[in-house]
Amino acid sequence: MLLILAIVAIATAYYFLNLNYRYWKKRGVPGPKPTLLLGNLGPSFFLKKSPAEVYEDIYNDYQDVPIVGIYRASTPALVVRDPEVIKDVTVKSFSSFRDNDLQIDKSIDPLFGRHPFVLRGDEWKTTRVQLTPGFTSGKMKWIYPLLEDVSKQFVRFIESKPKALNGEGVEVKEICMRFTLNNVGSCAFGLEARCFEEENSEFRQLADRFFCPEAFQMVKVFLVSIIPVIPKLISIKFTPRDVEEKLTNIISQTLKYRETNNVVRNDFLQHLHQLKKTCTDYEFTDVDVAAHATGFFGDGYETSSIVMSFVLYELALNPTAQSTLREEISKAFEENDDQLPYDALQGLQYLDGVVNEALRMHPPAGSLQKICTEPYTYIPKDGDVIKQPVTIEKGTCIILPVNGLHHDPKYYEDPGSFKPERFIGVNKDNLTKYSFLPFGEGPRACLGQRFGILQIKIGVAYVMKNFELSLNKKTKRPLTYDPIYFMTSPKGGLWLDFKKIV
Ligand code: HEM
Repeated sequence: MLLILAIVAIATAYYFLNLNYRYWKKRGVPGPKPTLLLGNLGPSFFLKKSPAEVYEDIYNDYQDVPIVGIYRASTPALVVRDPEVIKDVTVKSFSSFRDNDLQIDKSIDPLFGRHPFVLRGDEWKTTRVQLTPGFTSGKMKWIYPLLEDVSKQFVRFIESKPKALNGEGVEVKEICMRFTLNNVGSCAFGLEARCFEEENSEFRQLADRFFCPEAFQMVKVFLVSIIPVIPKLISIKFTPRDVEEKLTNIISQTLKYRETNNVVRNDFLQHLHQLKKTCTDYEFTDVDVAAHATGFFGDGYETSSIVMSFVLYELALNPTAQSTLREEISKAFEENDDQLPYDALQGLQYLDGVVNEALRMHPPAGSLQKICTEPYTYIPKDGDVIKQPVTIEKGTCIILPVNGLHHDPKYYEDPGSFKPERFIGVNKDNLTKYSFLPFGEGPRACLGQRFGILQIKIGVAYVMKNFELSLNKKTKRPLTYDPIYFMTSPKGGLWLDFKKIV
């Protein structure tokens, strides 16, 4: 009798656990078969692949299917493959998909909880409007000489590293991170971050505790991405308490110094300070200033150093592209008395192609997760594999499979080859819109894109002018990626050799 009861209990539990897995079938949306409890993210649960890699596999397995129904653990989510539908999600029907999936409670994490990426609804809108003037092209021109200065120091730093020049190799993400941290220190805070001079400067230590693939908070973000019910059960604190205290201290000391010494700089911190005085929407407190300055700190160095390291890696692998780029850059320096003014840098088309192509091949965010904020109905086109309208319910997670789109031969011929020409002139005009999403799209796209691109371009320009790059054998190829970190992080790093051009 007991045995029968146990069998009935197991069968009933199995039935109810599987019930949710009929969600997409009932709506006529194709998708891969889920595994009990894990859904379609089994490879991520077993740390074999990052969720972005799993979404890329699903993208590849469902050619010509515009939307694919999947499950993250037992929660339904939708992978949007068709660029036309992506346009709807990010722009045309933005009000239906206004928020990002990641949610952080401000009362638990006062700094990251105020980051525009995690803010929702009107709070997001107000903050976005407040921060946008900190990233105008006028501001970029103002900070440009600071970036030039750090780039010259970067060249001297590489020259002073014997391992870079003697064949032992250096890990480029590490040195690019020192470069971007110094830029952030200088451009946002008016401080010398001293990441070239000191092995373990304060900024460097903060970075190690903050956005680091091994850091504990990354494991939490990973768990939330594969088991979406977690935030309903426990609150997530992203910023470690010591980082929170140190950054808040740096910021308040800098502002105090500026006030006592009447220092006015046209930088991001000044913009935040001004907001504190002028904001009428709500009381813009010191915590708001610290939160957005911390946001600039984190956003400013990590993604840009990832992209810059991949740019240098691809140039090392592609000597022809490297010489074409060096020629373009050297010419610009020659025409400007051995300097590279802002307008000259902006005019470098091949450099623009190189950066975009590296962003295409190795986007730091291999997928983007949105949340449906108002019901939206997908209407199938003629000949669609989906035969009936599908209403996406409020609360459903929408996945934009950035890696899948960027590597799809339908949009990028020979996608595994590094071809900067794709992003130059008429070729660029002919690219399929909404198939290139390194910064997202629409009103919620990256706010710091201008700053990110600018610091990458000037850094790469100075490296190209001064060094020839080649791959060091310590780079493990083919590249494989850290499955836990939510950004693209190659295992073992990217190791290059530098040869000084005399
Ligand atoms: C090359 C470097 C960078 C890349 C590839 C990048 C990429 C992204 C992506 C993919 C998003 C999400 C977009 C979406 O949700 O649709 C994002 C959001 C954001 N990024 Fe960046 N980013 C970079 C540099 C920066 C920098 C330098 C800053 C600021 C200093 C910054 C600030 C932000 C902010 C504030 C958001 C949230 C925007 C919002 O939700 O309204 N990013 N970025």
